[in-house]
Amino acid sequence: MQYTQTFIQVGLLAVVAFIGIGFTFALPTPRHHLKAKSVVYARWFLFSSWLVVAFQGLAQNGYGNIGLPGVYGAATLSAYLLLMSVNKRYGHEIARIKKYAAALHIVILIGVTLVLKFAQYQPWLAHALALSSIAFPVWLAQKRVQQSLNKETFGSRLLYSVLWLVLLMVLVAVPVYLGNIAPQSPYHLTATFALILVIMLTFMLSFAANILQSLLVKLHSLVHTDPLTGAKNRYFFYETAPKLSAHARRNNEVLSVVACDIDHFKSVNDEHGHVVGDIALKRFCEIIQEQLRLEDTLIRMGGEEFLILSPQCDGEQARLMAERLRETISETKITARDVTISLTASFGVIEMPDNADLLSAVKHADLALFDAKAKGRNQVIMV
Ligand SMILES: Nc1nc2c(ncn2[C@@H]2O[C@H](COP(=O)(O)OP(=O)(O)OP(=O)(O)O)[C@@H](O)[C@H]2O)c(=O)[nH]1
Repeated sequence: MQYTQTFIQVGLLAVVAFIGIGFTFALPTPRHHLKAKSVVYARWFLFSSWLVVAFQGLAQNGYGNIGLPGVYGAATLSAYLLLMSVNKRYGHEIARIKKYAAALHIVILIGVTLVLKFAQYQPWLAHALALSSIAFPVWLAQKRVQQSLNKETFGSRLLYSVLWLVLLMVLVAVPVYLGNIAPQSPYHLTATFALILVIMLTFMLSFAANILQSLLVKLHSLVHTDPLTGAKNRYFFYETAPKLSAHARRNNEVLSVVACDIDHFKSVNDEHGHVVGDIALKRFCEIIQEQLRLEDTLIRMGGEEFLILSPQCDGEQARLMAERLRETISETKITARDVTISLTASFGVIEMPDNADLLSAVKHADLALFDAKAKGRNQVIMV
C-alpha cells in the first residue's frame, strides 16, 4: 500500500516535471544569452523538484539514510536552481565565487544532516536546518524579481507572488505541520507532493507568461518599425500620432509636423541599383535620427517620404530644425558599395494649429513640401 502510494505520487510528479521540461523546449529561446540560460536552469529546477519527492519516497519506505539527505540536498539545490533561473531571466550575471558558495552550502547541509541522522538527534533539527537553507535562495530570487517589478509584467507579478508563498510556507506553515504530524506518516509525502506540484505548475506558468510578455513587447515594436531604416512606420503613425496630438491639445502644448522627401531618389536607383538605393535610405535616416531630440519621432510614411513629429516645438523651432537637417543632408557624402553619392531633401513644416486635427496638419505639411519641390527642391517651406 505504502509502495503503491509512493510510486503513484513520484510517477505523477515525474509526468508533470517532464511536461514542464518539454514545455521549455517549445518556448521560443530568448535572444539574450543570459535569458537563454534561464531556460536551462528552469529545466534543472523542474527535474530537481521531482528528485525531492523521489527521495522523500525512499525515506518513507525505509531508506532514510539515503532518502533524508537526498530530500534536503535536492530541495536546497532546487531553491538555488530557481534562484539561478530567476536571475538569468532578469538578466543578472552571477559571480563564480557565489556559485562555489552555493555548492559548498549544499554539500555542508548534506554533511550536517548525515551527522545529525547518525548521531540520533531529534529529526526536527535536520528539518529546521534544511528549511532555513531553502528560504535563503528563495528570498534572494524574490528580491531579484522585485527589482524588475516596475516593468509590471504579469509573469513577474505571478512569480513574485509564488516566491512569497514558498517563503511563507517554508518559514511558517511547514514547521507547524512538521511539529504536528509524525515524520513517518504517509501524509508527509502527500504534503510534499502537493506543495511541489503547486510550485512547479505556478513556476511554469509564470515563466511562460514572462517569456510571452517580452515577445509581445518585441512584436509590438516590430509591427511599428520599418525594417530597412529603423524609423517608425505608417502603423505607428495611425496608432500613436492621434494620442500624441490629443496629449498636446489637452496640455496646451505646441506640436510641429515636418514632412520630408528625398529629391530625385529615382535617379539613385536608376544609376546605381536598388541595393545602393536601400543603403542610401538607411544612411539618410541615420543622419536625421542623429540630429533629432529624443522626443521627436521619425516616421517612414512610404518609399522616400518621411514625417517628423516634434512635440513641444513651435513652428519657428521646427523650421530651424528642418533647415539644419536639410543642410546636414546636402553636405554629407554617402558611401555605398564603392560609390559615393550626395542626397538633398525637401521639407514642409507646420505648427499644428489649436483645435486642428493631426491628419489635416500633415496634409498641410505635405502641401508645403510639394511647394518646396515645385520651387526647385533642397529647401524648407513653412505653412
Ligand atoms: N532602393 C529603394 N528605393 C525605393 C524604396 N522605396 C521607394 N523607392 C524608390 O524611390 C523612388 C521614388 O521616386 P519618385 O516618387 O519618382 O520621386 P523622386 O525620384 O524622389 O523625385 P522627387 O520626389 O520628385 O524629387 C522610386 O524609384 C522608388 O522605386 C526602397 O525601399 N528602396
